[in-house]
Order: sequence, then C-alpha cells, then structure tokens
Amino acid sequence: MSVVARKWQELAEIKDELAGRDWFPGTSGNLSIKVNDDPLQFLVSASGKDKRKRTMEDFLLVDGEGRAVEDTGLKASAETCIHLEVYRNTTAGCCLHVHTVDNNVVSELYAEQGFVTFRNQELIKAFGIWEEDGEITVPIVENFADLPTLAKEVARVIETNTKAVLIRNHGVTVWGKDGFEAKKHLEALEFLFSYHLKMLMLQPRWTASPATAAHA
Ligand SMILES: CSC[C@@H](O)[C@@H](O)C(=O)COP(=O)(O)O
Ligand SMILES: [Zn+2]
Repeated sequence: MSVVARKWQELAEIKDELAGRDWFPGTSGNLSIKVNDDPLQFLVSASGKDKRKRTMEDFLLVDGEGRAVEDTGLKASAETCIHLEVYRNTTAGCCLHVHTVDNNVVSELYAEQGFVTFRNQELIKAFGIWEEDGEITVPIVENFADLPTLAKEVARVIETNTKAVLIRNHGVTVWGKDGFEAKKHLEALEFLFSYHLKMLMLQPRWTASPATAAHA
C-alpha cells in the first residue's frame, strides 16, 4: 500500500470516529494528515462534504501552498490555509478541526481574555503534561471571515507547547505528531470543555472571571 493510501485510510478512520461523536454538524469541520515533509504534502478533506459519509472523494492531496497536487474537480477545505499554518509552525503530522457546542461556548466565555487554561484534571496527561500542578492553555482568536487573515491569526498565537487554538464561536483546531495523537488531544480537550461548562452550570459562583478561569 502506498504512503498516500495508508494515510488516506488513517484519516478516513479518524473521520468516521469523530463523525460517530457527532462532531461534524452541518458539514462543518475539516481534517488533514501529512504525507510528506519536504516538500510539504498533506491530504485534506474536500470542502463542503457531509463528513459523516465515507466516499472516494473525501480527501485530496495538496502541496505547501494548499494547491491540489493532481488534477481533480475537488476543492480543498476552505480552511486549508489554517492547516498549512499549523504544519509550517509546528511538528504536527495531523490536524483536526471540529465545531461543537462546548468548544463554541468556551471560546465565547473566554474570548476577551484571549485564552483558557485548565488545571487539576487527570486528562491533562493526554497532552504529555505529567507534573502535579500541570496546566494547559488554549489560545482563542477572533473568527475573521477572511480566511487568510484567520490563518495568520492562528499562526500568531502558536507557541512551542501549543496543541490547539480555539476560534471564537466557530470551533477548535487541534494537532498532534500523528493521527493517534491529534485525536487524543481533541478528545481530551472536548472532555475539558464539557467538564468546565458543567461545573459553571452547577456552581454559578465557580466564576468564569479571568482570575479563576483556570479552575478546571
Ligand atoms: C458549513 S459551516 C463550516 C464552514 O464554514 C467551515 O468553518 C468548516 O469547518 C468546514 O469547511 P470546509 O470547507 O467544508 O472544510
Ligand atoms: Zn470551521
């Protein structure tokens, strides 16, 4: 099996799993997986598809400028430029983007602050953070309609340890060194978002103010 075919299969399986969680409402979301480092080539989901369905036209191979490598009638995800910035600015091998109610609400709650931090949670270990007082911070950017501007904004907030970026009232973009790690990071983050919102609902005095935002 060629590398492209193997990576296609890996990405298709991840897509099916995320679809099973209902993380692609209304054709939202996109996925990519790196096929080659130099020159950069990655498989990315085709734009506007129902990502719950598996077809032979789910992905296409694009280059380091986001252009299709082969002749195809398919259009790469509108957010390919964001995936490109992730590959340019990190060592990611796979990048996943989903819209969920939880990630949208968290992004709105902490948008003014520009980030949300989680600590005191076992699942932080999913990010390779093993310290007693370990924490993970997810930057939040505004949802610019102009996608190249949005992509630059995402690139601007990526630091060495950044594993994900929230886009305000839009979704989350998460990555990892390979498909397994990217999915692990995404599942762990969605758990943290959900826990955080439930705590806020059950204990309204467990305030979402910047000083206490880290109470995961
Ligand atoms: C249909 S709403 C979602 C889109 O606007 C976009 O944010 C998205 O995630 C999917 O775009 P796509 O071009 O299919 O990859
Ligand atoms: Zn999106």
